[in-house]
Amino acid sequence: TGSTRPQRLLKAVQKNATKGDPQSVISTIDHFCRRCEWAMNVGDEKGTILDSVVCEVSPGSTLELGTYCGYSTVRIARLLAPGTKLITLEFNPDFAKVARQVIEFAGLQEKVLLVEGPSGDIIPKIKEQFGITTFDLVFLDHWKDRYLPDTKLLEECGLLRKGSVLMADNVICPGTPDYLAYVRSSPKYDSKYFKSHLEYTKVEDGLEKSVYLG
Ligand SMILES: CNc1ncnc2c1ncn2[C@@H]1O[C@H](/C=C/CNC(=O)c2cc(-c3ccc(F)cc3)cc(O)c2O)[C@@H](O)[C@H]1O
Ligand SMILES: [Mg+2]
Repeated sequence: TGSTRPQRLLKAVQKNATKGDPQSVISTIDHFCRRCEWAMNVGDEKGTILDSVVCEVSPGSTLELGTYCGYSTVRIARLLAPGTKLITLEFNPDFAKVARQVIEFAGLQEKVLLVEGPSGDIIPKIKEQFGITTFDLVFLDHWKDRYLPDTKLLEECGLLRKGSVLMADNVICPGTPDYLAYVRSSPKYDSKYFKSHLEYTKVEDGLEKSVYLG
């Protein structure tokens, strides 16, 4: 049987990137997706916007929903201060397997806790299992129709505090209309759209930054 796209992406990293160098892993994946095979990583253009928010928030605790191949996991973790952690959730075991190797190749395994399973099951257990009180930053990049239910679940589980920042990918393409309507109309959020493009294309897309007001 042939290889999968994530496996081919991993091979490209192992062949062309420098072990322990997160930037080279990021550049290799972006090159692979531009020149060989498109893949649904946040990409370099939206990634630069994400980087600026990670640096601004400089989070003690970060949650990522939807690891996929670990591209945004590496982007975020490379900017985290020593002693801080990123918990990333992925329910596809094949994707999780590839992501673990990408994260390890980048040398960021100490900063990342990849938890395999569906967000809806894991989120309610995070406080007790991982000793987290609240998240300073959440990056949403999983199934688009799960952004809203999982955001409400994070609220209900007391995992957000005044000032927690939600960064949501793909709010235009493929689009997350119910989530967007919620964060833009709810008095509990102060929301702002960062216009950009769908990764590796000229199609419009963007990130929505929503600050939880408590
Ligand atoms: C529901 N709870 C969940 N818990 C844990 N992991 C979950 C998950 N849902 C999905 N996942 C995982 O997240 C990942 C899913 C991401 C979904 N993303 C997209 O569909 C997406 C799609 C596009 C896209 C845009 C245009 C186009 F023509 C084709 C695709 C662009 C993106 O940036 C995207 O993020 C997978 O690894 C999946 O296994
Ligand atoms: Mg995305």
